[in-house]
Amino acid sequence: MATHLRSVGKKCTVIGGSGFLGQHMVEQLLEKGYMVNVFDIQKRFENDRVQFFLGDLCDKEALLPALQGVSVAFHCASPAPSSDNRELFYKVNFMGTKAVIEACKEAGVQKLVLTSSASVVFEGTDIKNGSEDLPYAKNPIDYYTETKILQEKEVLSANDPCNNFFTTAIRPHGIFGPRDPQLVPILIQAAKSGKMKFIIGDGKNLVDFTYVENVVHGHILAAENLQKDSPLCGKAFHITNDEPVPFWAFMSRILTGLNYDPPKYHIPYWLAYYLALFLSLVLWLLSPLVTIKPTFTLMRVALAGTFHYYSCERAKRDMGYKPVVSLDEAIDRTLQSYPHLRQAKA
Ligand SMILES: NC(=O)C1=CN([C@@H]2O[C@H](COP(=O)(O)OP(=O)(O)OC[C@H]3O[C@@H](n4cnc5c(N)ncnc54)[C@H](O)[C@@H]3O)[C@@H](O)[C@H]2O)C=CC1
Ligand SMILES: CC(C)CCC[C@@H](C)[C@H]1CC[C@H]2C3=C(CC[C@]12C)[C@@]1(C)CCC(=O)C[C@@H]1CC3
Repeated sequence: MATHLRSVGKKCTVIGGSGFLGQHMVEQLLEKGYMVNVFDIQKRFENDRVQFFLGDLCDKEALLPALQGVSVAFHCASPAPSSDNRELFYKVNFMGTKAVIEACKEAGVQKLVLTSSASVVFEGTDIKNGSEDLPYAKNPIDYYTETKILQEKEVLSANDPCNNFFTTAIRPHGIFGPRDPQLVPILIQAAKSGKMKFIIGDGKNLVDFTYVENVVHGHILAAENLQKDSPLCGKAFHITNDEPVPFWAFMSRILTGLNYDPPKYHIPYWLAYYLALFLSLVLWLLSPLVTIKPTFTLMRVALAGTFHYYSCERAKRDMGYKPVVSLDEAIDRTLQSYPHLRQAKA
């Protein structure tokens, strides 16, 4: 049966629905005939077909009204990785996710789909075609990753078929597309300030960048296939474009597509890593006096200088996933969506 026919009359809530991924989720869910509630601490768009609930997800009582009569909750809220605030990550990603689970159970929501991250297994060393069976990172590089691990464990272990409550986690990697506040804007900001001169490593490291519509497609398939005795229950799934690409070729394509010069000099990965480590120590020492956000964080350097691409065979097998937008098309659409970041030609 066509996906949109199966979903008619279904009501869902997108927690974090005002965010980059959340807004794309809302658009595709509406297109597929879902009734959509959004729960978020901020309202960032207007849509008459959406019911908004403003609140902090750490507050179970605030969540409950947004979950009444809902069969699926998508949890894609998180503080931005760049906020680097340990307490906030712990409070929202871990304690807040516990509140989401409790609220779902109390409101009678049957399915909870978490947006996790493939970075839960990443420790700064190469991962090639990694499967979901890789162990969680023992030494996560940053607090964001540390709390995404705690969050994913919490959601997967809450799967409880006896009480008609089913959970699953989607692990996307490097989401990009129109309205993304991170990847393209941070890259262009770095280029504008003359920081994009160097390729970290030999430039051959393959990485997954995943178009936002493919990530949404994976979430909706997960919700529709999550049911009693399905292989999705209590399990995590990589969702990628299934077209790993050299990190620096991808960055160069975005830069040149917006009329910026691509980086051309090379710096060894180990040197960039230790420079970023040294910088993070200096900034930590200075933190009581001044807050500075570095462009080259340890995590970004690790992501830029290593292989990290993942197999999405499990999602193909268990939920019939296949990317719906190719990487070429995705890059073109993304470049067209940022006219304000395009540099005028000299
Ligand atoms: N952007 C990426 O490359 C990747 C993102 N992810 C995950 O995807 C999810 C969505 O990420 P993005 O859309 O990129 O982030 P985003 O920052 O655009 O959206 C997050 C949303 O969560 C909301 N939020 C934050 N704290 C909240 C709270 N206490 N209560 C209610 N709402 C709150 C924010 O207001 C925002 O609207 C996150 O869980 C993130 O960890 C995973 C892998 C890669
Ligand atoms: C300054 C340059 C070295 C890099 C500029 C681009 C980066 C801002 C992005 C390249 C890979 C991205 C990425 C994420 C954020 C933005 C990048 C670092 C995540 C950390 C977002 C949250 C996740 O769950 C994993 C992502 C991996 C890839």
